Amino acid sequence: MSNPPAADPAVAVDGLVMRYGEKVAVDALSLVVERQTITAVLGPNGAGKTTTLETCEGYRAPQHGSVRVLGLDPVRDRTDLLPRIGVMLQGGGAWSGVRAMEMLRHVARLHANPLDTDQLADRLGLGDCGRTPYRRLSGGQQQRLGLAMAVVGRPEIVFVDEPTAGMDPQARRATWELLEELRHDGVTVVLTTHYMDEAERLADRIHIIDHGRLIASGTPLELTRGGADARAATIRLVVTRPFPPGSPESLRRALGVGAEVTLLDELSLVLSGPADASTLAKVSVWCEENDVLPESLSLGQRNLEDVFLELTGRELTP
Ligand SMILES: Nc1ncnc2c1ncn2[C@@H]1O[C@H](COP(=O)(O)OP(=O)(O)OP(=O)(O)O)[C@@H](O)[C@H]1O
Repeated sequence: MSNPPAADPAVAVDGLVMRYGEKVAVDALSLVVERQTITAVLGPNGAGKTTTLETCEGYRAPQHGSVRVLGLDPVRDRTDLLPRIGVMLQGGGAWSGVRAMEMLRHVARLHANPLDTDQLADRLGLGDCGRTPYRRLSGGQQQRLGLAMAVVGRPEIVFVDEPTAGMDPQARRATWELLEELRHDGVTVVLTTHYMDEAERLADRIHIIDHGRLIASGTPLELTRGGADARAATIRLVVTRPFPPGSPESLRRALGVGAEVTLLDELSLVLSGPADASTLAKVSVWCEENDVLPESLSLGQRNLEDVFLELTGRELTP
């Protein structure tokens, strides 16, 4: 007896190219989002995250390549797909004069089997502002209402663009908990963010994009543990006077095989590779030989910011 065919992935983007005039916003991007995961698309401002999401949501047709969501074409099969997806837009998506709870109840009525709107509003701390017109809500409240509108119809997949931008820490935590609960209930969550802590805390899988291209994919652990070297960590060196010319190269030579040195600015650099006492000792000796006075020399667990820096030579959050 043959096995049943595997279900289509939640999202399959294949060779997607999107341009605005001359500007290439998405550059031959391919990625897959497995069902019932939280998947983060991480990248700096302008990386092409929103454009990619809008294409998955059917707001834009692919100019080249293809996009499938739950096995369907988001533009051609829009009518079939719409009841099965939830979308939280960066701009909110509510009318400016409508009261918060009216808006949420209106969206709930569009769905066959919506969540309880009062419970959902309470979960997201919207209970106190239910009668407030949308335009008078704070940025964080608008975000939370947008999230409630995206999930109230019990979608199979929810796209959330920068879900916690502008939220206070308590609202951020409530949002994270709601997204984790959705995944627990079998919903696929695709979120964009440029907060690494959000991606590291929430995501089962992370796709890092830069200039419209996929530059790395993996679980948070796969990305941060540095491939095969489980000891990989990051050493930061901050100095009191600008580094002498050629410092990154000379330090790399001093440290030997496997070390990466990236100059952040004239007073700081990061090293990645084996992080142990011997490396720290070599850095100290190099400082002495090159008349460099350290202000701080620290060793920390490699995080997604370090991964991005190594891949691009730039900081994710400048
Ligand atoms: N409507 C538009 N017209 C022209 N250029 C656009 C338009 N929308 C986006 N762009 C450009 O396309 C590139 C990708 O933008 P996009 O919004 O997809 O990136 P992003 O990763 O979501 O950024 P952010 O984190 O700032 O939201 C950027 O250079 C942006 O300036």
